[in-house]
Parts: sequence; C-alpha cells; structure tokens
Amino acid sequence: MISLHRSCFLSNTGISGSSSPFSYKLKKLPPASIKVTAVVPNRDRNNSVLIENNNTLKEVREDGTSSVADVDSNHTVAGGDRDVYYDDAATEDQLVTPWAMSVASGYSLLRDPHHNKGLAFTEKERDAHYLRGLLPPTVISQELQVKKMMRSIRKYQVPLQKYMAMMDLQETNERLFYKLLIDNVEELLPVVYTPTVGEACQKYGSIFRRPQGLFISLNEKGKIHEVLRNWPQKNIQVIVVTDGERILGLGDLGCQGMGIPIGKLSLYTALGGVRPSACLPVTIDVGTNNEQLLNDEFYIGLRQRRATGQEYAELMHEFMTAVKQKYGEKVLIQFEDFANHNAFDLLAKYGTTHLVFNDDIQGTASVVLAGLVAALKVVGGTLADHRFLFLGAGEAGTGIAELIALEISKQTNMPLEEARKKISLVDSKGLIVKSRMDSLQLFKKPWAHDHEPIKKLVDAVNGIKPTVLIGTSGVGKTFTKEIVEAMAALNDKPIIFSLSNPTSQSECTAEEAYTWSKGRAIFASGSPFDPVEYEGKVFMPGQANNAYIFPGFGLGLIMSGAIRVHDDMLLAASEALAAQVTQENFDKGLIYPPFKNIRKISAHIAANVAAKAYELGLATRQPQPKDLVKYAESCMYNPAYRSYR
Ligand SMILES: NC(=O)C1=CN([C@@H]2O[C@H](COP(=O)(O)OP(=O)(O)OC[C@H]3O[C@@H](n4cnc5c(N)ncnc54)[C@H](OP(=O)(O)O)[C@@H]3O)[C@@H](O)[C@H]2O)C=CC1
Ligand SMILES: CC(=O)C(=O)O
Ligand SMILES: [Mg+2]
Repeated sequence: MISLHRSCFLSNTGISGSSSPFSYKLKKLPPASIKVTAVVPNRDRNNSVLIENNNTLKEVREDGTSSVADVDSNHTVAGGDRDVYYDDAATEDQLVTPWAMSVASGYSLLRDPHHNKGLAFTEKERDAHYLRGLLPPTVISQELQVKKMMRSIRKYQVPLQKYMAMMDLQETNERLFYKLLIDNVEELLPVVYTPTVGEACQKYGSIFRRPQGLFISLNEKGKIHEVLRNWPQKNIQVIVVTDGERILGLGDLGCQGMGIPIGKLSLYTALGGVRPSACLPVTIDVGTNNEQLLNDEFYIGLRQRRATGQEYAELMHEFMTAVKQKYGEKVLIQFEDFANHNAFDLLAKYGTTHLVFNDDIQGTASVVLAGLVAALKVVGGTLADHRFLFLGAGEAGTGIAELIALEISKQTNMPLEEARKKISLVDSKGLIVKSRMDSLQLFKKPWAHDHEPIKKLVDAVNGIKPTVLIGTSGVGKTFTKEIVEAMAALNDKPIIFSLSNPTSQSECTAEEAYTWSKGRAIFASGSPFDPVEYEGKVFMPGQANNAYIFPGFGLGLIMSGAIRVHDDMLLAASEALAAQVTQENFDKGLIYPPFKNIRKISAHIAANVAAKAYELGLATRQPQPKDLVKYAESCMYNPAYRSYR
C-alpha cells in the first residue's frame, strides 16, 4: 500500500517540494483495505486524491472536503470503462497528469509506453517534464507520426517484419499504436491478427523481446495470486487466456501461443474501445507436446510434455479463483485457442461461477450466424429452409451448429433436437452418425443423426445436398474443385465458408470458391482474401472472423456490469452484426460490413448485448442508460494524445 505526500500534488507539474523529478516520497502504510489510487488534478476538479476502498472511491480534495462514489458507477464519457485516472476520459484540450507509480517525467516518461508521445511532446511539455535535450528540436503532430509510421510499415515486404514493427510501437508508444490500428484497420488487421499473428506465434521464441502479457506456468502453482500482483495494471476488466494447445489451425504452440491473447486484446481496444490498461493477456504454460518446439533452443516455455488430468485442472482452477478474487465478479475471462478436450469442459465448469466465454465456440458461432442471416437476404428462405454441412466437428464447428439450431428453434418453435437434424458434421473419421455414438466425444453426440456412414466429404455433399458448406477443420485445401463444383451443381447460390485460420489452413481460397462455382458462391473466410475478378466482375469476399463479435460483445458485458454470459446474448450480438450490412455491401457481394466501420458496429453489438443482459436480469450497472448505442460509443477509448500540465 502506498500513500503520497501532499507535496506531489500541490504544484502545476505535480512536483513542487521535490529537488528532482524522481524524488516523490512514498510512505508505507500499515496493511489496510484502503489505497491511494491517483492524484487527479484535472478537468473541473481541484487537485485531489482518489482513495479506493473496496468498491467505493473517495475523493479527498485540497480544501479538505471529500465525496464518495461507487467505483462501478465511475463510468466516464469516452474514457473506457472505470477510467479512474481520467486520462482516457479527458478530451484532447483538457490537461491530465502522466500518472505512473509517480508522475512520469524526463527519460522515464519517454520510456513509458502509456504516456510517451515521442516527437509530439510540445515545447511546454518538454520544459515541464524534463525532456529538454532528450528529443530533437522538432515538434510534430500525432497525424504526422501516423503518416510516418504507416510509410515505414508499408516499406516492409515481409509480414512478420510489419508485425514486429507494430509490436515495437505498442511497447514504446501505445496511443500511437492504437491510432494507427484504428485509422488503418483494414490494412493492419492482417498484421496484428490472422494471418500474421500465426507466424509470429510459431516464431515467438526468436522474436520475443519484452513481455506483453502474464506467463503463468506450472512453476507458479500455489503462487498465482502473487503473480497477478506483478502485473502493473490493477483495474483489469478483460482477460484473454490461452494454454497454447490449439493456436489457430497451427496446432500446439505451447507458451508461444502468447501472441494470440496479445493480438485479441489489442482488438478489444482498437475495435471495441476497451481501455488498454484494463486488458490482461495470459498464457497458461503446462508444457507442450510439440517436439519441434521442445527441441528448439529458442523456445520460451516449459520444456516438458503437457500436464493433463488433475494437475492441469488444479492449475486452471487456481488461476480462475485468483482472477475472480483479485479483479472481482465482473472481470471477463475469454478462453482462446484451447484444445477442444479442455475447452468444452472449462466453459461448462466456469460458465456458472464466472463471467466467461469461449471465443472459438461462442464468438465464432455468433459471427457465422450473422453472416448466414445476412446471406439469406441474397439467397432467400429462412434458416429452417436450409441444410448445413460442416467439415470439422470441434469447437468452431459444433459451436456454430448449436447456435444455428438454437436460432432455428426460436424462430420456428421447433424442438432443439429437431432443429439439429438440419445440420450435419464431418470429422476426421467421416460423417457423424448414430452408429459412431459410443466412440464420440460428448460435444459431438448431439450431432449423431440416423444416416449411413460416409467417409468422404464429397460423398457427404452429394448425399446430404447442403445449401451451406462450412469449413472448420483447421486443414487447408480440403474444399477441392470437385467439392465446390458439387455445391454449385446443387445450388444456384451455394454458401461456402472456409473458416480455418491462418490463410494456409483455409479450406479453399476466395479465388477458388468464385472460379470453381463460376461466380455463384457466396463466400466468406476466416482470414482475409483480396477481391477476386472473375469474368469481368469483381467479387468481395467477407471475413467471417470472431473479431467482428468479441470486442463489441465484451464491451456490452462490461458496460452493463454483466455477471454471466447467456446464449441469448450471442444471438443478440449476431442480430446486431447482421443488421449492420447495408444494401451497398450486398451489392458488392458482401455479407459482412466492412471492418473500417468496426467501432460503430461494435457499439451496436455492445448495445444489443447490454440490452439483453438487462432483460435477463444479469446486468448490475444501474440505472440502465437510455440510449445504449450512444452510451457504448461514449465509453470507447480514444487514442488521441492528451496534453500534460
Ligand atoms: N474464423 C473464425 O473466426 C474462427 C476460425 N477457427 C478455425 O477453425 C479451425 C478449427 O478450430 P476448432 O474447431 O477450434 O478446432 P478443433 O480441433 O476443435 O476441431 C477440428 C475439427 O476438424 C476435424 N478435422 C481435422 N482434420 C480433418 C480432416 N482432414 N477432415 C475432416 N475433418 C477434420 C477434427 O476431427 P476429429 O474430431 O476427428 O479430430 C475436428 O472435429 C482452426 O483452423 C481455427 O483457426 C476457429 C475459431 C474461429
Ligand atoms: C479466429 C480464431 O479465434 C481462431 O482461428 O482460433
Ligand atoms: Mg481462436
């Protein structure tokens, strides 16, 4: 626990009474449930101290007066949720303090990624913050910095170099990183996310420079709560956690899966507006079964085969208990890229006690349902009129299938079991049928229909005659010419989704889908493909990726103070996304709105999810804001620089 002497908040710069900028005095307090959270010398406040005590914030002003606010209601305009330091909430013309453990200044200010502005520090700031001589004389705007960075990133030919340049930027100047990402989202998404993040994970050991997330390994067993304390940020609202066993379609990458939580959380901020300081990437390292990594001298994880069974469950349980204890009931935990033999169990086990959701099972389901609902406007009919065939019956495949069945059941009042019969899945052993029931994993059993066994996908296509074919196998090139042609022979407008990531694992490319179907396919893929010209017409493939859903979904949960995730919230997110597809998008063959509008899309998703949370009685933030879309927009993090007093 620390307390600050008054001297550090009396002057304009916050440093009077000190002989050097680094001499703020910190006084040890006896252990108590009170801690000084921040000096708040901004906006309409006089200099004051915020004291956080359980869920209340007490503001003690210089004149001796004080007031108490519920932390939960400390929800600020344009500052992300629980922006207690007010530096995100401040508009660009309001002054804020570059608050770290102390007021950052001089050399340390330039090395503090949260407050560094590089050449954009003004003359006044350079004087006030001991920056004279540490920077060359020129002062440039953030816009010019963006232009300069984009130019240098575009010069790299190799995607991994672009990725590393972006990660360097995130570690040196966070606001510039997010400004770049938000303003150039369509160009930079493939750099910080799929496909490049896949290669980054594969080579993470070689490119690793500084930790950007928490590594919790078996070595930390019994100490996870202490490890969480080592993370510098305290007001965590979203955790993305992986154990690295199924990274995209690239398999077990062990500890090097860390690139995924980091990438997902940068999208939480850029696409969904959650403050970066509220995001915590975590990798649970229980070893890896990847022999190549175990023999790689640069591998950064535990050099042992994966722990399983009780040992695995105990570490995960300690982690789940510790995060809830430390960050409270409302911290959102997103499970990401776990292998399916753990993913379904973890979701079932913690779904009733924690605010958790599995992006691969649930986020993917929501984005695909949205794409299908939009596609129906082009092909006609209702969901119940269609027949769905999946290649791949794991997390993504069965997750999507279940949400489609749920939606059909809601639309038609058909029992869920009946609705499921419209959906068939093929796994590595062939079509899932009743005769295989005894050997099927639990999550596949609901999909074992009465049907003769079929081994090959092409035979399943010709036998079942699907109108929709969805690839969730993690294996590239599995939608062959024969299969796409079979879909095109059966349907005037076949719907074909190749969802596997990264691009190398896509079941087919956009070009293959359009060419082999003679321009008739309605196509979307998990990783992005460029537009395709076929017989003089340009086709725009959609990107059916859960990145459309989880940032807005998470924001909706956070802003409503939701305590549990409910399937109806996934349907609400789907509905909001599908509603964002315009006629102009349809005219270009798109069934998803362009990513360049993602913040607006996320605000609509967040609003629909929050509305559902209120309707279900799962929202704790009261009263419910009148206009949830506006409210979501007002909560979003803005990466423009702030002016320092
Ligand atoms: N676009 C998006 O937003 C998302 C995309 N994905 C992608 O989906 C893919 C799968 O992920 P996920 O469902 O979590 O993985 P899982 O491991 O849970 O499932 C993979 C499924 O594919 C089956 N499979 C594997 N090889 C073949 C094959 N040659 N023929 C037929 N079936 C096969 C497996 O069969 P068996 O069960 O017999 O082993 C299993 O049922 C990944 O590439 C991932 O990147 C995932 C989430 C979101
Ligand atoms: C997109 C995603 O979550 C995956 O491929 O695993
Ligand atoms: Mg994933």
